[in-house]
Amino acid sequence: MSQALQVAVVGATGLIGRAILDLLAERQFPAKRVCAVDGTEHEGEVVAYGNLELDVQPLDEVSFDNIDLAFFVAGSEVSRQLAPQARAAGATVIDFSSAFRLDEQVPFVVPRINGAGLLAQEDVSLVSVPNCTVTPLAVALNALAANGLSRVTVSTYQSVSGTGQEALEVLADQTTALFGQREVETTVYPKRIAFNLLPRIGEVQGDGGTSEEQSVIDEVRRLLGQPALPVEVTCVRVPVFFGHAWSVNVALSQPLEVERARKLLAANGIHVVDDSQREDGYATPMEVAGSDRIWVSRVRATEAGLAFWLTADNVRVGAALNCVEVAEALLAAGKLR
Ligand SMILES: NC(=O)C1=CN([C@@H]2O[C@H](COP(=O)(O)OP(=O)(O)OC[C@H]3O[C@@H](n4cnc5c(N)ncnc54)[C@H](OP(=O)(O)O)[C@@H]3O)[C@@H](O)[C@H]2O)C=CC1
Ligand SMILES: N[C@@H](CC(=O)OP(=O)(O)O)C(=O)O
Repeated sequence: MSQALQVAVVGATGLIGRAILDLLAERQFPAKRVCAVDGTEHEGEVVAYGNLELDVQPLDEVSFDNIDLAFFVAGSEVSRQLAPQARAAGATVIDFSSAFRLDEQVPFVVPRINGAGLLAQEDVSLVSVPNCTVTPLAVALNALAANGLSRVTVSTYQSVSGTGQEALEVLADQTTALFGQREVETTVYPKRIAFNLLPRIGEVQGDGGTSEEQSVIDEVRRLLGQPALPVEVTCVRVPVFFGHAWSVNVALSQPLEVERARKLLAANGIHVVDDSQREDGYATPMEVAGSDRIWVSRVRATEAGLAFWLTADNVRVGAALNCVEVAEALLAAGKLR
């Protein structure tokens, strides 16, 4: 196993970049050097890496020549422009953006769903990971897939951290403005998010769906290897800082008892809350923020299959943890130089 790697995090001052740095330090990823890279406007800033502070290096001055592993978490424009360059310089790239998710030439990975497939691939120099709205949902669906998924119907409740750092400030500012009876500015989102719900995430497409909804459809199908799976989804932005939630209905071709479903979910590393008789017997985004688990509550039988409530920390479980788990899987298989 190669040790003491040189690692770069591109987009290091963002929410996901910071969470990746936290996880690398917490999980003692064997890095001999970690470069925090971001846009020029972040020059002079520092970011935490365990007990250390890293100076942010400007993107346009960074060479990937000595980098073994680069996490790209600065959006698809940066990934499209620089991931090929990093790869050509010899770095393995783990990309958290929409740039390569539907590219059949690029492995698209959640280790606990299709990690074995990743390790069987010859070229793992670029690995794409799913949208944070997809990973926890797909892990839960995969746990039930042996019973034949025939339709998935989902409504999402997505926290503002899914939009990035700036949206956290917008929700905080709007909330304090409302309490202070001051005028509320609407930036980042087209309507007020504080004490409101916005039933549109991403750009609207020709069929009336949004780019975020299409990502869920396309990426769930690709991860589960079911390209024709009917997936219906409505994505809603909610005034919560951290933690996404999903209301999920699955139609199954073979019946599955609730108790067995709970066991299958738990066997896939999901924390199943099983206190349906208690008034507070369910998990909420507030409780799961900061947790590295996916939480399922309210599992119940429906005419067609099952319904349940899912929630997870979008920044850690939905995004950063999956990136780091891909790196750990590559490292353990000797696929990082
Ligand atoms: N947070 C989440 O749960 C999810 C995030 N994503 C996506 O992942 C990416 C990172 O998310 P997140 O960390 O939350 O976002 P943030 O907005 O918190 O951070 C993004 C970072 O990338 C930098 N950046 C963006 N565009 C450029 C550019 N063209 N050149 C140089 N630097 C750039 C930003 O710099 P600056 O501050 O100067 O803009 C910022 O430092 C985003 O594309 C986001 O859409 C996807 C799914 C979920
Ligand atoms: N899923 C993110 C949106 C996003 O940034 O998606 P993508 O990685 O496809 O750009 C959210 O919660 O808002």
